[in-house]
Amino acid sequence: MQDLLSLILGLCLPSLLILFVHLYSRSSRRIRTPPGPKGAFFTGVKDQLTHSPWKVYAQWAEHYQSPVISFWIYNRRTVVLNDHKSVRELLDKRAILYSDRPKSWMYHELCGRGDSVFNISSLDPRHGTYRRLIRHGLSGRALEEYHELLDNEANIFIELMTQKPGEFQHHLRRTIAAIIMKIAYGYSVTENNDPFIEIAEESAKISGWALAPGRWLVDYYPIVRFIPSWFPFAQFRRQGEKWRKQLESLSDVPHNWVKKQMAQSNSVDSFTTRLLQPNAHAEPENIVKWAAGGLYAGASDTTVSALTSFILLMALFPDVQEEAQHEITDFCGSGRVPSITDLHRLDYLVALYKEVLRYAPVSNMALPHKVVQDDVYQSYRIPKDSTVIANTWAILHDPALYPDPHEFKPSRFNNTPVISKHQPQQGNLKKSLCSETSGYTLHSENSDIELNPDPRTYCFGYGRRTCPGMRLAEISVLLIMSRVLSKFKISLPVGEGSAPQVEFTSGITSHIKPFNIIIERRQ
Ligand code: HEM
Repeated sequence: MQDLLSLILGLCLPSLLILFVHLYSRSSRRIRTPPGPKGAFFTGVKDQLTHSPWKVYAQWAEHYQSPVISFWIYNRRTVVLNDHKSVRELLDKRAILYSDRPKSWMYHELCGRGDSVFNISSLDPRHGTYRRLIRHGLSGRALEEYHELLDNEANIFIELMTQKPGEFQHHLRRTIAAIIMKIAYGYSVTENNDPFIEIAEESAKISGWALAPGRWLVDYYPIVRFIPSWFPFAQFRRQGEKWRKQLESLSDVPHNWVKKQMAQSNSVDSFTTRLLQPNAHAEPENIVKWAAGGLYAGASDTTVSALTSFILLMALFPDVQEEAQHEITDFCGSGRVPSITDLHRLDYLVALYKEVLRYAPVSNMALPHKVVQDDVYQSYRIPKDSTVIANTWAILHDPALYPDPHEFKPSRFNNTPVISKHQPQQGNLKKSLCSETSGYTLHSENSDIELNPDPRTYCFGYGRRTCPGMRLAEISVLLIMSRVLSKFKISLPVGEGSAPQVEFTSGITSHIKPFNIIIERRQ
C-alpha cells in the first residue's frame, strides 16, 4: 500500500509542480503593463510625439492617473517614468536591470556606432571599462591639473564677449570645445573655423539625423536591414553606409593626430596620451579612441545649452542677476574675479546653477534606457527589452517637489532641505495638468517628500548611465557664470514691449530658443 502511495506521489508531484509553475507564470503574465494610449495599428503613438514629448508624457500620466505609463512606438514597448519615486526605484536602485540602451539599428549597426560610450550595451564589459577610464580621467584630482586651462579659456571667452557680445553662443561653443579638445587630445583650438571642431560638429550633426526617433523603419523592424542596398526602397541602407564611412573617418582624425604627435615626441599630456603610453596600464587602442570620442560628444552641446540658458535667463530676471553680482563683489572685493577654488563658496551662485539646470533642463528625458529582464513595479509588469524613459522635465517641474515650478527662483536652493507630508487629492491630479502656470503633480500614495531636492541628482541621468562628466560640467559652467556676472550686465532691449516667452527646442539636448538681449561691459 505504502509502495503504491509513493508511486502515485512520485508520478503526480512533478506534474503538479509543472502545472503550478505554468499557472504561476500565466498569472504573472496577466499582471498588467502600465496604462497608456493605444495609438495607431502600425505606428503606435509615434505621430502624437511631434514636439516636447516630455509634456505629452506628463499629460498622459495625469490622464491615466499613473506616474508610470506605457505605449507602443511601432513595435517597441516604451515605458515612461514620470515621477521621482519610480525613477529612483527602477533606474537607480535596480540599475543592474535598467542601464542597457535600446538598439538603434540605423545608428548602432548601419552607421557602426554601437560601440560608442553612449550606445554600448551595459552588459558588455567594455561599458564598465569606458566609464572607469572617463571617471578616472575626470576625477577631482585629475581636474585640478586642468584649472589653469579652464582659467585661460574663461579669460579668452570674456575677451571675445567684450569684442562681439552679440555672438555669445558662438563664443560659448568655441570655449567648451577648446576645453574638451585639450583635455581629450592635448589639442589647442585655433580662434575661428578650427578644423577639429568642424569635424566634431559634422559628426554630431550626422549622429542627430541617424538617431532621429521614429525616422528609420529599420530601428523598429530590423528585418528590413537585409534588403540589399541596390534595392529601390533601400535608400536607408545607402545612407547608412555613407554615414558609416564619414563617421569612421571623422572619429579617426583627432586620434590619429595624437598618435602622430606622440611618434614625433611632440604630444601634450592628455586623456588619450596617458592611456596610450606603452606601460602596464595601457588600454587597447580602440577602447581609448571610443572613450576620448565620448568626451567631446558628451561635453559640447550639453554644457553650451546650460550656459546659453543662464545668459538668456539673466536678461529675463535682473533681480537674480544683481543678487549674484552682489555676492561676488562682497566675496572678492572690487576688481578681482572668483577663482576656481572660490566657486563652491559662493552659495547663491551654486543655487543659481541648480535653478538653471532645473528650470531649463539640458536633457529633458536623459537618454533612453532598456530593461534587460521582465520586472514588476508596484502592480505593473515591465516587460523585458522595453525602452525605459525618465521624464526628467516632469520631475523637475513637479509642484510637490518644487513649489511654483514655473518660477525661476534660485533662492529655493539656499535653504536646508524641507520635508513635507505630501497628500495628493484626486481632484488635484486633473487640475494640475501640466500647463505652464499650474505645474504637474502625480504621486500614487502619501509620502514624505524632500522639498527642492538637488536637481543635479536628476539632470545628469540615472543608474549605471549617470553622466561621468558631471564634475567637469559643473566647474566649467560655474566658472563661466561667475566671470560673466563679474564683467557684464545682461538685459532685454528697451521698448520691445512684453518680455519674450521662454521656448525650448525639442531634441536629445534641449536649448532655450534665442531672443534679443543686450550684453554690456560693467564698469
Ligand atoms: C551641463 C552639462 C551636462 C549635462 C546636463 C549632461 C547630462 C547627461 C545625461 C542626462 C546623460 C545620459 C544619462 C542617462 O542615460 O541616464 C549623459 C551621459 C553622458 N555624458 Fe553628460 N552631461 C553634461 C556634460 C558632460 C560632460 C562635460 C562630459 C564629458 C566630458 C559628459 C559625458 C557624458 C558621457 C560619456 C555620457 C554617456 C554615459 C553612458 O552612456 O554610460 N557629459 N550626460
